[in-house]
Amino acid sequence: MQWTLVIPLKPLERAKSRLTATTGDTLRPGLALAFAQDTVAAALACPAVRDVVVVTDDGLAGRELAALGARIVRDEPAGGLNAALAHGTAAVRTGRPQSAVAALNADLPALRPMELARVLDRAAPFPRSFLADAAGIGTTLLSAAPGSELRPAFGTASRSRHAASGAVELPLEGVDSVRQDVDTGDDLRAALALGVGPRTATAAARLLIAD
Ligand SMILES: Nc1nc2c(ncn2[C@@H]2O[C@H](COP(=O)(O)OP(=O)(O)OP(=O)(O)O)[C@@H](O)[C@H]2O)c(=O)[nH]1
Ligand SMILES: C=C(OP(=O)(O)O)C(=O)O
Repeated sequence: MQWTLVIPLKPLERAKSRLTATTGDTLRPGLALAFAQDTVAAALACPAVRDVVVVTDDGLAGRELAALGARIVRDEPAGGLNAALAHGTAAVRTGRPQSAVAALNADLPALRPMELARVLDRAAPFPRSFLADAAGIGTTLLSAAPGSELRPAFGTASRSRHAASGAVELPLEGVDSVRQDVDTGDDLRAALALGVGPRTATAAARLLIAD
C-alpha cells in the first residue's frame, strides 16, 4: 500500500514553544523549520510513501518544503491541529477518494525512511491505527486506510484518546526514529543521539555556538 502523509506545521514564529528554554527565541523558528525539512525529506525517501502534503500558513516553510517535493495546503480552518489535519485529508481525498492517508508530526528530525516504511506496512491491514510517541503519552502517526475517516485526536495525552477511538496501536519495537518527537531540550538530546537529518544537525550546531 502506498500512503499519502499529511503533516501539520504551525507558523514558525509560534512553533516549538516548549523548546524556548533550550533555544531562546532567536534560534527556535529556524530549528522548527529544520525539523520539518528533515521530517519531510525522510518521508519522501520512504518507499511506502506516495506523496506528502504539508498543512501550513507559514510562507517560508511552505516554500522550503515545496522545494523538497511536498504539496502545500493552506490551514484554511485556522482551528488548531486536528482541524488542520482533517482539512489536509479532505484536500487529498477530493482528488483521490481512495487514498490511504496518515498524519505525521513535523518534529521528527531523526526520522529514517525504512523505519517509517515498517510502521506504514504494519498499519496497512487496519482501518485506523497509530504509533505512540517516545514519551509514551502522545502520538506521532495516525493512519486511515481507504474507506476510513482519519478522526484525529492529537494534543495532550493523545495515545489514550486514539486507543479509545478504536484505532489499533502499532508495535513500538525497532521504530524509535518514528517515535522521537522533539518538544523539549531532553527530546532534542535524544534525537541527536539517534542521529538527526542534515538541516537539524546544522541548526543544532548553531545552538552550541550561541551557548
Ligand atoms: N497547520 C497547523 N499545524 C499545527 C497547529 N497546531 C499544531 N500544529 C502542528 O502539529 C504538531 C504538534 O503540535 P504542538 O505540539 O501543538 O506544537 P509544537 O509547535 O510542536 O510545540 P509547542 O509549541 O511546544 O506546543 C506540530 O507539527 C505543529 O507544528 C495548527 O493550528 N495548524
Ligand atoms: C500533539 C501531539 O504531540 P506533541 O507531543 O508535539 O504535543 C500529540 O502527541 O498528540
